[in-house]
Amino acid sequence: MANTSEGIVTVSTASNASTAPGPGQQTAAAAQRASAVTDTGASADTGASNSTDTSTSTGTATGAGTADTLGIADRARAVREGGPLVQCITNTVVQQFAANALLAVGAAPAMLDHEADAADFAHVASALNVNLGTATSHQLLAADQAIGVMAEEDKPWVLDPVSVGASAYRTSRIRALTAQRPTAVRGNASEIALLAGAGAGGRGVDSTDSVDAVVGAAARLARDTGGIVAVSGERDAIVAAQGDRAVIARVSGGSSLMPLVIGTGCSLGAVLAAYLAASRADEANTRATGSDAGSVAPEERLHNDFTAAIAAHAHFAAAGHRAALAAAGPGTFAPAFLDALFLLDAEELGAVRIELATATFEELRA
Ligand SMILES: Nc1ncnc2c1ncn2[C@@H]1O[C@H](COP(=O)(O)OP(=O)(O)OP(=O)(O)O)[C@@H](O)[C@H]1O
Ligand SMILES: Cc1ncsc1CCO
Repeated sequence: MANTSEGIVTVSTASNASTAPGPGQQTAAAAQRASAVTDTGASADTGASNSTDTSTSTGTATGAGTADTLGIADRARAVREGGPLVQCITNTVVQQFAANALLAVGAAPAMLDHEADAADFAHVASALNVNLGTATSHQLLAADQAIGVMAEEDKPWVLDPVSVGASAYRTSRIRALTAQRPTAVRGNASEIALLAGAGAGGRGVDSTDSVDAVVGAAARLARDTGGIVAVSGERDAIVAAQGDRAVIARVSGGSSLMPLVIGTGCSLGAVLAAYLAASRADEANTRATGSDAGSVAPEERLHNDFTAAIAAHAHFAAAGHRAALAAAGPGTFAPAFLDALFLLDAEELGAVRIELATATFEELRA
């Protein structure tokens, strides 16, 4: 695999987002939640600049990837102001933690996962998160129906391929869902590698691979699905494919306590769905107020989804860092992490280290 750390441009995520408009559905509760992302107006730091071409035809990282370009704090604020309703068909281990994580970032959870009402509810939800970690027959049917609605209504959905490879049945079901082109696939390194046909899988729900080792596999998976692929670990990788190139964002931060608390990854999938929903609301808002009333171009959509995915991962990285300062171990980390998701300010989001790079598929195979 090519060394994608070469030629990377480092940016801070700080934003001068002071008056970002909400997606037009603000409630009093949403306004209250919105106050949790305060406005520090931290300035952009373009960091270690170099000559790498970080501009892509998606517009990602144009102009050396300044914080203003990424607008991470704006996106956190948009989630709080819009309060997107996220339908989660997820495993029984993490349902409560994921619901609380959604509430902490300002979104609204609904863990409706029975085929009797999953499709009806999908019409109301802004986004869907599918995680078959402890899948029941009901969940499998519910997932098929809810995904169908998301596709019909052009709403985002996230697939978390928990422990893909652990059994033949699980693997074939997750592969079938992957073929339905999720807006984003989010998993740990072993899950993403196996799904891309490049690895043996992890140990149960845990990864045995490093993120660095699977960036090429993630890029190939992104090319296959046409969406975003996000790999979590010590330094997350968020990948999108565009023509013969992949654009790769690396997000650092978090805490080594995060993999010791079950559900940090699963709740990241739910929060990613919320960020994607807020991005779609922003697209709709822009189109409603602008002159361009047509549908969103695929390149623009990919760029928006990519940036939304970076923002969700930055939110987790900053919250993990903050929570670790207050935690004695995994037990105290879990509630501290929920508090941190809620309390983060724009300055803390701005301190998250994000690196952007592009590479050809040829380079990634080398
Ligand atoms: N060593 C680490 N240092 C910092 N952050 C980490 C580390 N390992 C994981 N994380 C963070 O923890 C979160 C979850 O990532 P992880 O790879 O553990 O997910 P996962 O295996 O799918 O989790 P789970 O199955 O428990 O839900 C991500 O935000 C990731 O950045
Ligand atoms: C521990 C566990 N077992 C099945 S799903 C799950 C949570 C994965 O995060």
